[in-house]
This record gives sequence, C-alpha cells and structure tokens, in this order.
Amino acid sequence: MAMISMRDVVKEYPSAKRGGDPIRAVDGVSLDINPGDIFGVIGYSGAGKSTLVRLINALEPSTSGVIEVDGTDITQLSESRLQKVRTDIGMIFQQFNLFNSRNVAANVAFPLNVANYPKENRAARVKELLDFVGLADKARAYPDQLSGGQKQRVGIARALSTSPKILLADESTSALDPQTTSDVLDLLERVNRELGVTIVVITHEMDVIKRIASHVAVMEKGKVVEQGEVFDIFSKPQHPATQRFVSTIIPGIPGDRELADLRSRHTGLLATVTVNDEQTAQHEVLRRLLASGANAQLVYGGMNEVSGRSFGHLTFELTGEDAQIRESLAQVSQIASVTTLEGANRA
Ligand SMILES: Nc1ncnc2c1ncn2[C@@H]1O[C@H](COP(=O)(O)OP(=O)(O)OP(=O)(O)O)[C@@H](O)[C@H]1O
Repeated sequence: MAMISMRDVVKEYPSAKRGGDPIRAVDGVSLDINPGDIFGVIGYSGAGKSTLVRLINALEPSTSGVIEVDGTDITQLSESRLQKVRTDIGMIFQQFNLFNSRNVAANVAFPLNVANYPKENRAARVKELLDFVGLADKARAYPDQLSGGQKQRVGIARALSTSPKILLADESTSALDPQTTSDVLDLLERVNRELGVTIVVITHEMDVIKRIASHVAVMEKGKVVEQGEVFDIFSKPQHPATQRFVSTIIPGIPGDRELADLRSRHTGLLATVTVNDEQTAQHEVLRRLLASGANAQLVYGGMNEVSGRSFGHLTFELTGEDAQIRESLAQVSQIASVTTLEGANRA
C-alpha cells in the first residue's frame, strides 16, 4: 500500500480579481509514493509544488480528488483527526523556520511539548535526536549562532522528534552552499535508510533529485507531466519540461548553441550515440565506430551515473572516407541509438 496516494487532486484558489477565474495551483495530480521512497517533486517557480505539500499535510483542503496518507483519506477527516495525521508527517523548510528566541534543545523539544510527549523522557529524546544529526554540542546554542547547514540539522531533528513516518522537505537545501547541501542530503539519506522514513523532496534543482531521489515527478502549471524511477527519467526524458531539467546537469544531444560551437571547431560528421547502462556497451560502441577504418573522436557529452547505473550521450566527430563513416554508423546503430546532427552530415 502506498504511503501517500493522490488521485485526480485539484486545488483552486479564488481569483484576486472579483469575478475572475479561480487559480488552479494543482490540476488533476495522481501519484503514489511508496513506503521507504525518497520521492522528488521538481518544477519551476509557480508549478504548484508547495501547494502539493500543503495538501499532503492537510494544511489546506483540496478542491477535489482523493489524498490518502498511510491508508487514510485525509480529505474526509475532522480537524481533530487531522491533527493526529499531522504528527506522522514532519516538515523542513528552505528558511529553517526555527524559533530564534529559543535554544537548539528547546527548538527540538517544541513538537514534543505540543504532542504531550512524557515530560520525563523529553530531555533524553532531544539528546538522541541531536546526536543523530551531529549537533550534540550545540544544545544550548541559539539559532543565530549556527551556520545554515547547522540550522537545517536542527530543523531535521525537530521534524523527526515525534518519529513521523513521512518527512516533507520543501526546498530544504536551496539556501545552502554546495558542500553544505551535500551534507544535508547525506543526512536525509540516513533518515531514510536508518529510520525508514519516507521522504518527499520538493526542489527546483535536478542535482538534488539525482543525488538522493529514487522516484521523481515533474510538475508544470499544476500538472504532473512525467513521473517514474529517477534512472528512467534521466536517461529517457519524454516531456519537454523534463528534458529541460535533465539538460541542466546532463549534456544530452547538443542543442543549437552547442552544435554551432562544435561545428566551429570540428569539420567531420557529428553523431550522438546514446548508451544505456554498462561499461561494455561503451567499449563496443568504440570498437564498432572504428572497425571500418574511420576515425572517431569524442567531442561532447559523456557517461553519467544515476541511481548506481550508467548512461550517456556521446557525441563523436567521425572522419575518413564517406563509405567508412556510413559503415561505422551502420555498425553502431545495431547496438545503440544514433542521431546524426543535421547540417554536419557528410555521409
Ligand atoms: N494562497 C494562495 N492564493 C492564491 N494563489 C496561490 C496561493 N498559493 C499559491 N497560489 C498560486 O498557485 C500557483 C502555484 O504556487 P506554488 O507556490 O504551489 O508553486 P511552487 O511550485 O511551489 O512555486 P515556488 O517554488 O515559487 O513556491 C501559483 O500560480 C501561485 O501564485
């Protein structure tokens, strides 16, 4: 059974203009997030990601559709039952949202107080959480004495205090530098692996998805336009929005700009070979390209590792006799998909 299941979920806000059309922030979203997943939701600003999060933790009612959290349809619950569901859902934020007037230990203890956690066990629980996030020595520090990465660790400790099954991370690394981002993502992976918490990561950065997510949904204008396993989405993106996101971190088939640049430096035929998985395929591609006696030089792209598997778009410049080049392309086409780049095609 899915940990979070959405069916045809719609969220509309009233128009700012009197009599205007409502704003559809979420437009017919269906998705299943399984227990133990790290599920990424990616989209540009305004795509509806934050609204989706607010629907999952029932901070706002949906307009229509079904949202099940751990088997319970939360669209039908009373406020008191919703409060209980919310204790199963932790949340971390881009701006950390810590209480600046309370020290670290008090911030982490806050949800325990709200949840009436046994008083005599609270200090031990806070210590355990601060140990887990590596901040045992900062219990008495105040948020403004901490770095951004440390603040987010406090946020994570606080979100985990009541042992939620789900952690919602809304742009949780967007305010952090790359090294600190990496450390926080490592910690989220530990939360997932060691505590078994299902994590929903909302982001506009494909790097974050590549780094930790097992599954991803791409949102555009309130709709999920593509979803699936991260490796599949990265290696074979179908929707233009997905292709744009993937191309921000993975060189694919060269676009117009890259092609113009390549052509200014290479006069041979340019062809992109898409290799899916396994080193051996790469060797075989090279063997076949060279078998006819043509020369092949890698001029753009490379192999990528995603979810422990590799794939790549390798753009070669082929030189030699036309017949040799034709033979090279024919040979390699038998084992991989080949795109000859228009205008440079001399074969
Ligand atoms: N409370 C609200 N009232 C009216 N419109 C809203 C409200 N909240 C969001 N919207 C609109 O819904 C759409 C989706 O917003 P949302 O914040 O969910 O997107 P997002 O993908 O999270 O973007 P960002 O990363 O910029 O927050 C936007 O057009 C936004 O203006």
